Amino acid sequence: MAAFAELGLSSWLVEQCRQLGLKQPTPVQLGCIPAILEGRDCLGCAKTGSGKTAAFVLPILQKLSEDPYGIFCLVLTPTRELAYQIAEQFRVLGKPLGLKDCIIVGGMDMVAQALELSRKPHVVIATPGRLADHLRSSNTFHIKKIRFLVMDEADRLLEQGCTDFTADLETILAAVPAHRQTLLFSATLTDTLRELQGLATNQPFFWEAQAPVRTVEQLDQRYLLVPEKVKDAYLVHLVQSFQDEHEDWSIIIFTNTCKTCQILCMMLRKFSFPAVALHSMMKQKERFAALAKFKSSIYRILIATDVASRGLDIPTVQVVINHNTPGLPKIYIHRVGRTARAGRQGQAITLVTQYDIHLVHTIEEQIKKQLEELPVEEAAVLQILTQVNVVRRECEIRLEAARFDEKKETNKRKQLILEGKDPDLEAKRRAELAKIKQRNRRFKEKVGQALQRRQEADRAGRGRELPRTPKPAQGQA
Ligand SMILES: Nc1ncnc2c1ncn2[C@@H]1O[C@H](COP(=O)(O)OP(=O)(O)OP(=O)(O)O)[C@@H](O)[C@H]1O
Repeated sequence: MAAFAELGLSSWLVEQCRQLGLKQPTPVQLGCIPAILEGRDCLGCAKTGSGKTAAFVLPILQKLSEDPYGIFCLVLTPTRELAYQIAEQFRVLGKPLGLKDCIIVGGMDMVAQALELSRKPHVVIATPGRLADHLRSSNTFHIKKIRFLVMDEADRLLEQGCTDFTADLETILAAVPAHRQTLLFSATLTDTLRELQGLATNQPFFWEAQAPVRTVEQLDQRYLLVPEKVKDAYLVHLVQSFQDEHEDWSIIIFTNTCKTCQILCMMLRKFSFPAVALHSMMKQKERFAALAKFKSSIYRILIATDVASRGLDIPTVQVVINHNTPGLPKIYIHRVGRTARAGRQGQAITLVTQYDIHLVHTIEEQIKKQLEELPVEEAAVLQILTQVNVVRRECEIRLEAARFDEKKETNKRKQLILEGKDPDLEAKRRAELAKIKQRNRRFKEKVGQALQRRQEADRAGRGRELPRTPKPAQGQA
């Protein structure tokens, strides 16, 4: 396989790679670096943990070293934690250049950020919301001369999920020059390819990893069929077993809401597990502190919402547990991609209730691999069942007393006012929308179930199948 030097990178960058322990380029680096150095736009789609960050950082640093000025490059990313991680890669690889970077994310002091921006850093790494705020409110800096626009996790930036970046991206795209190089990367780029192609029009080079399966080979993917009511007992049992069997371990548990995330964290701590939470209801400083303590193994368990599902690179993570089955295959792909990175082994365990079986089938179809059932000692789960349920209820009561829901509501209202919207009108609109969504969901579920029944009939006799109804734990009604 080719070495970094053969990709057209200068010797000082090759030396930086060597010092970092990057001996040979990964396939996505091999594919994209020469095209970026040639001046082409690039769309890079490769599996999680395959080195996409260095695939854009290295050629940008090379170009920067040839013509250094600020602001040379703008990197957009969907989460604040990811912005810091990308900045670190720029800093480490760009050390000999005396690189000046600047991180512009929400939840941090805006005045200090404005000052940093006015000092013309070479590279700005930003989340779209906060950068757009600066562009709207400040005339002390501009991005109209940037050479590179990078969108990491580009499909997430463009999709209209629970955080919709559309308006902020419009502001940003109106402020960058038409003549620039645009680099778009993600492990699930193909889902929004058409929208992305509109952004990268300068002889775009599309690189996609060719592989029969969309998840990493070294990842052992399991599911555990559990009745909803006993899910937490299974979770505690899984964590306990892992702790008993390993000396050096760390686990990420993904949940679907901030509240569940907080409750599970409190509950696991009650059982004396070294757990810490990460979700968007936490203050930014608490978020950074939680992640730092998890990275340095002070805490072994990170319980997180999808704010941590994309991009985070924590090599020590051996297991990812999905406390809820992700509703979309791409969320599954990114979540489980927090382990088994850069050639390491890892395991992903998805807790599946009777209501989620169709979701697992959709995930399996998309990733082109069947999950295997994880054998569990059910008697051991039964032994802790009552205790876990009591502790969980205690945690729920404590959280209610801390007025968690109210705080969430207040935060939402503040955000809407900042966006110039009327919170009451928005609430009405959202309630209407929720009703429509619920109707649609029910309809989709029915169709999904009908499809599932047909597929099961088709597949009959073709190997293992997820049972249609869960095995109830012994002694459960
Ligand atoms: N050429 C290389 N050789 C060995 N390790 C590498 C190489 N390039 C990058 N890495 C390491 O691989 C890990 C994963 O890289 P990175 O975070 O860029 O993955 P990614 O493809 O962006 O993943 P995700 O899709 O989850 O964001 C990092 O720890 C990085 O240092």
